[in-house]
Parts: sequence; C-alpha cells; structure tokens
Amino acid sequence: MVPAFQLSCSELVNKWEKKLSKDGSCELDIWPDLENLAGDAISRTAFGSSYEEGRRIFQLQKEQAHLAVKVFRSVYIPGWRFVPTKTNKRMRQISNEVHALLKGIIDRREKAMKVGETVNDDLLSLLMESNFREMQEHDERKNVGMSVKDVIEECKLFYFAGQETTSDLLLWTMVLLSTHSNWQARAREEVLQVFGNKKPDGDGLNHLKIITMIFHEVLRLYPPVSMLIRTVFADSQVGGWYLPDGAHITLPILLIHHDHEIWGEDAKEFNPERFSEGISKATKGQFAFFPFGYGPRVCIGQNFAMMEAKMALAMILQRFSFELSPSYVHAPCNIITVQPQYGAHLILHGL
Ligand code: HEM
Repeated sequence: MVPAFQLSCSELVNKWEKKLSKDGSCELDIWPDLENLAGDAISRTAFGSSYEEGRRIFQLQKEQAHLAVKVFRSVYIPGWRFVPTKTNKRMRQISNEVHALLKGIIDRREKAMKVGETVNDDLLSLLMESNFREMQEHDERKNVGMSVKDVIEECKLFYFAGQETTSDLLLWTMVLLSTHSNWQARAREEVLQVFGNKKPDGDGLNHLKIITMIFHEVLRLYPPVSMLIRTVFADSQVGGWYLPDGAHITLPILLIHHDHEIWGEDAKEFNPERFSEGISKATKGQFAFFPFGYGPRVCIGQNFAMMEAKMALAMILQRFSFELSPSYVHAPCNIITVQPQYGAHLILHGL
C-alpha cells in the first residue's frame, strides 16, 4: 500500500514542480490533480499490474457519478430511467464498459490462480484468493463465496467510496492551511523533523501528530460525507423520539460537527489544537465526531485514506508552500461528497 501511495504522490509533486515558472511559483486548480491522485492510488492498490485498465474504470466511474447526480437532481418520474434518453443511454454504456473491463481482469486472474500462478499482492487478488479458497473448501457449491458479479460490485464500491472522499480531505486541508499559514508552518516543521527531505515511509507517517490533528479538524469542518441515512427496521424509542419501523432517518454529520454546544464558541473556526489530546478529549467523551461513520458499516478504508492523505501532504509540504490565489472562490457544495464547486485555485511556491 505505502509504495503505491509513494509512487502516485511522487507523480503529483513532480507534475507540480514542472509547472513552476522561473520565479519558482505557479497558480493552478489543485482539484483535478487531487481527484486523479486518489483514483490512481486506488487503481494501483486495488488492481496492481492491471493498473491501466483500473485507471479507465476510474474515469468511467467518475463520469457515471456526475450523471447520477444530474438524474438525482431532476424531477422523479417513475420508469423514466428506462426511456432511451442521451443520459440514460450513456449511463448504460458506462455500466457495460466498467463491467466488461472488470470481468476481463477477474477472468484473467482466475485462470492464473487455477493453474497455480503466483498472484499479485493487490486488493483484487486478496478478494479473489479468499473467495477461491472458500469455494474450494465447500466443493465449489454455488451458494458459497462471492459470485463474479459480487466481486465486480465490490471493486466498483471501492472506487466510488474511496476516491472523491480522500481527494476532498486533501483539498480542504490545502485550502485551510493556505489561510492558516501558522499551521502550514507547524505541519512542515513536523514533516521535516521526521523525514528531512527523504521520501516518507509508513512508520514515520504513523508518528505525525500535528498532521493527524490537522486532518481531524479538517474532517470535522468539511466532512466529505455530510450525512448518513439509515432505515429503522423495528419500532424504536431513541431519547424522546418514537421511530416507527421503516422510517428513514438522517444522521447529519456536518451539523453535529459544527454544533456550538458540543465544540464550544469556536466551533466554526479551524483550530486543530482541540484534537491535541485525541478525539475523546476533543468531544468530551460524547459521540460527536464520526467522519467515517460508526458501527458495523463504518468505513473500511479509513486507515487507507489517512495513510494516503498523510503521504501526499508530507510530500507536498516538503516541496512547496502554498496560499490561496486571488481567483479562489470558496464554494463548498454537496455532490455526493462535500466538494469545491469552482475548484480550488492556489499559488504554489517551490521550496
Ligand atoms: C477521507 C476519506 C473517507 C471518508 C471521509 C469516508 C467516509 C465513509 C463513510 C461516512 C462511510 C459510510 C459509513 C456508514 O454508512 O456508516 C464509508 C463507507 C465505506 N468506505 Fe469510506 N471514507 C473515506 C475513504 C475511503 C477509502 C479510501 C476507501 C477504500 C479504499 C473507502 C471504502 C469504503 C467502503 C467500501 C465503505 C462501505 C462499507 C460498508 O458499507 O460496509 N472509504 N466511508
């Protein structure tokens, strides 16, 4: 996982370095590059040697998400999705192409596994190997293990759940560190203390305290997933509320993360110091900070996301200082995740 992050993050900082002009600075919208970084990291860790196909799947999934939001925001007419409109046709096309690409990768891996070839150390192989073993142990009975369709859906979910969210975290971190240069300096100092100018390694990343505090504060103020939706499956009483079977309830992460009663008068301000003694001290033991959800459906990629974000931020801080460009417009909007409506124009200075 860590070498894949290193590679993807190196590509990003090298690309930005090439953009620096003679005076050592450049202005750019960092959003598309951060989106690509997160997609790249998942392609590498999930699909290893099939990375190029993984990239194509990621591009298609991204387009699909935009089309899904467009449909979601239009008036709901039952059965409309079956009408061959331009959007519906494109969505079906994308779905078929993603399915075919994933099936191709899975079939090739399956063949290799059957003839006992060594498989790659990536997420897809882990998923398939454990599935293959389970099916063999149960005499390949059809109802045991995952079907190819299940494996495909898992791969799609990983892209979908892990890409936009991690790029949101990095983006709002860079925006907030641009406006809070004291925290940017503290973060850089920590990175230089731990790694100097060497490439960050996994062990060192686990020791970054200031950066972890900063990420927690960013996840509090700009949680990539702004709310969770749950269905009540039995009549229940919660606090003073009666929740009937089948009701849909929303857990508003964003609102709870901004609540003055929980976080104090400076609830809307960026103050990573509040996490200096960990999450339970910051929340005074209340259940008030849950950017990755909670319970049985908690995000399974949270360590992955934190490691990737730490690697990226550490490498960026080693090479650049940054500030907001005069053309930056602050417009967070909720398109499945909390994203910048007009991108994020920053000025980078090479160090
Ligand atoms: C900052 C980054 C991330 C945030 C804020 C985030 C947040 C979340 C949240 C709120 C949920 C829903 C939990 C619930 O319904 O209770 C979730 C689920 C999930 N996340 Fe993440 N996530 C992030 C990164 C990732 C990454 C990098 C991956 C994969 C590599 C990933 C994979 C998943 C999966 C597979 C689920 C579904 C789990 C299930 O339903 O059992 N996430 N995430």
